[in-house]
Amino acid sequence: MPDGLSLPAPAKLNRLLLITGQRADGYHELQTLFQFLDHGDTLRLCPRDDGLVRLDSSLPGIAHDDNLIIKAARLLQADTGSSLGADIHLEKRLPMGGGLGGGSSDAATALLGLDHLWSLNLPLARLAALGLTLGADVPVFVHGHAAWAEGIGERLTPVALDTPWFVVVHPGVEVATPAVFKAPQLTRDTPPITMARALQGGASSWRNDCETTVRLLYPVVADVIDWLSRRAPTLLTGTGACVFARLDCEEQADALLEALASEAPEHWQAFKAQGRNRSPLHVVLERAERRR
Ligand SMILES: C[C@](O)(CO)[C@H](O)COP(=O)(O)OP(=O)(O)OC[C@H]1O[C@@H](n2ccc(N)nc2=O)[C@H](O)[C@@H]1O
Ligand SMILES: Nc1ncnc2c1ncn2[C@@H]1O[C@H](COP(=O)(O)OP(=O)(O)OP(=O)(O)O)[C@@H](O)[C@H]1O
Repeated sequence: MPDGLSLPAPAKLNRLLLITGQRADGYHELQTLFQFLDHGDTLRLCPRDDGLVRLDSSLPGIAHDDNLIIKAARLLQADTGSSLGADIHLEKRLPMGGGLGGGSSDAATALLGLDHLWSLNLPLARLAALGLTLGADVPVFVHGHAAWAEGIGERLTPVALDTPWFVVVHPGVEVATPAVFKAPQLTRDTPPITMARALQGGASSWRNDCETTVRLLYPVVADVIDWLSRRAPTLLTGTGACVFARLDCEEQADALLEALASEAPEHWQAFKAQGRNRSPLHVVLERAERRR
């Protein structure tokens, strides 16, 4: 058996999110710009030769077998017929229901990490297709490039975005993604834009179509948006609950964190991180491949 592996499961931000339609199966058609952060969860994966897959860390309200990490591992076993298993440890840093894609990122890290440890060498496109059955956000984490995404988030074109510092604030509530997408007031008819226009920046590129609905359903998220907007360009990520502010340098991010610590309500949690166009997961995995 090869040794175990510690791998990052980074957060993502939606640096733009337009809802352009709804499919017959209820899923919404989006246009979004995904970028990774150098901040996230960590998974420790140790292969087993008896086929058992076990996660020794539990998450509040999620049964062991419902954890996306376990689902990803079993999906990979079923798809490849692999008789190997794994002991998995999760260090959870990303808030659940935070719009940072933590669950999707954990699932992608499990898929890529086990593909490596079980020597399966599946193409990324295959792993992304498996991941898509677990969540709309899994494919971007599998491919590992910042991306312009269409469809339900699975049609990806790699892009290079600027990599500023961000301060991400979580208002202490969990947003239920399905509740936002089910809300009658959600607008679903934004005219699609071209990728070139999205990348040009400007007002039309600093927008999240979920914001009006999330403000109504979760007023505490609105408080965070309003507080941060007075200090820096600010946007909701995904369906929330996290909100991010864009800063020009790390010192400005530190100053904003200090202002948050002294002036903001105590239940708001904040961290700083830098944007990444290459997923930290892929950087670490490439190093592990080279050592083989
Ligand atoms: C809004 C985003 O965060 C943008 O990155 C994602 O598209 C959400 O992705 P996710 O959390 O992986 O979502 P999933 O677990 O696939 O879906 C949760 C629920 O949200 C709704 N949903 C999700 C994605 C989408 N494009 N349209 C939807 O209508 C569906 O009701 C679905 O049952
Ligand atoms: N390992 C996991 N980590 C987090 N959530 C998990 C995990 N496994 C299952 N879940 C479930 O998946 C849901 C979505 O988790 P996730 O952290 O991806 O939400 P999110 O940050 O709101 O994502 P998005 O940006 O896709 O809306 C959670 O609310 C939880 O019920």
